[in-house]
Amino acid sequence: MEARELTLRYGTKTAISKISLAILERQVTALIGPSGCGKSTFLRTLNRMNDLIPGTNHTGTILLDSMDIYDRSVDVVDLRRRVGMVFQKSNPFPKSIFENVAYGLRVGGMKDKNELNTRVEKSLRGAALWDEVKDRLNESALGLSGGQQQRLCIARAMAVEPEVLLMDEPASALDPIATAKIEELIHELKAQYTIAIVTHNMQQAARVSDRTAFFYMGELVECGPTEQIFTNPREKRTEDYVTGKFG
Ligand SMILES: Nc1ncnc2c1ncn2[C@@H]1O[C@H](COP(=O)(O)OP(=O)(O)OP(=O)(O)O)[C@@H](O)[C@H]1O
Repeated sequence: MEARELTLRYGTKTAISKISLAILERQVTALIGPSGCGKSTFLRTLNRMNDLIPGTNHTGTILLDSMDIYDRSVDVVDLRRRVGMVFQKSNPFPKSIFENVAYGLRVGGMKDKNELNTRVEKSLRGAALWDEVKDRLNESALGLSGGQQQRLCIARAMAVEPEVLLMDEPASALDPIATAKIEELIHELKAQYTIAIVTHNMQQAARVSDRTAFFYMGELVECGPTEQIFTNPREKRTEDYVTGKFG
C-alpha cells in the first residue's frame, strides 16, 4: 500500500499532513511517535475507518496495488475485507469462539459447514490459538483470557484472508507473556501478510518490524529500515525520540 501526500482533518483540525509512505508487501512496518502525533489516524485511513467519524475530510491518495482506495467506485466493505484491522482493546463478539471466527465468512456468504470448519481451524492455527481452544469452540469467546481474546480477534481478521493487516497497539493491554505471544505471531504472519502496526513500545517496534516510520506532530519525520531508524536515524528529532529524550 502507498499513501501519497495524505492530509486528514477532523473538522478544521489537521491530524496528519502530507504523509507519503509505502507499506511494503510482506513486511512489518511500525508506526511510532509521541501521543497525538497521528499514528492511529494514519493507520485508520488505510482501510477508511475514519469514514465512520463525522466531519473528517482528506486530500491526497492511498493506493492498494494500483487502486485508489478513496475512489468513488470502491466498495468499502470489500476494501476492509482486503485490509483487515485489529484494535488495541480486543473486541470479540458475545458469541462462541467458532462463531467469532466464522463471522466474516458467513457475512461473505459461506454456508458449507465443512468449508467453514476448515477455514475456522486454519485461522485459529494461524493465530496460534487452536491448541488452546479446540475443545471449547462452542463456548463463549468472552470466557477467554485477554491475550487469547486478542489472538481470537487476529484469527477473526485473518479468516477472510486479507492482504494487509492493520494493528493498533495490539498488545498494549496485555501482560508480558501474552505480549510475547502476539509478537511471535506477528513475526510468523509476515510470511503471508503485509502488516502495519502502531506501537508505543519502542522495544516492540525494534523486535517485530522490518521498517519503522517516525511520526511527529502530524508529520512523517522519516521512515527506513528499523535498524537504521534505531541506530543511525537521519533526523535529530527521531534520534531524540528513540533514545527517550522525549515521549
Ligand atoms: N475523532 C477525533 N476527533 C477529533 N480529533 C481527533 C479525533 N481522533 C484523533 N483526533 C486528534 O488528532 C490528532 C492525532 O490523533 P491520533 O489518535 O491519530 O494520534 P496517535 O499518535 O495515534 O496518539 P496516541 O498514541 O495517543 O493514540 C490528535 O491531536 C487527536 O486529538
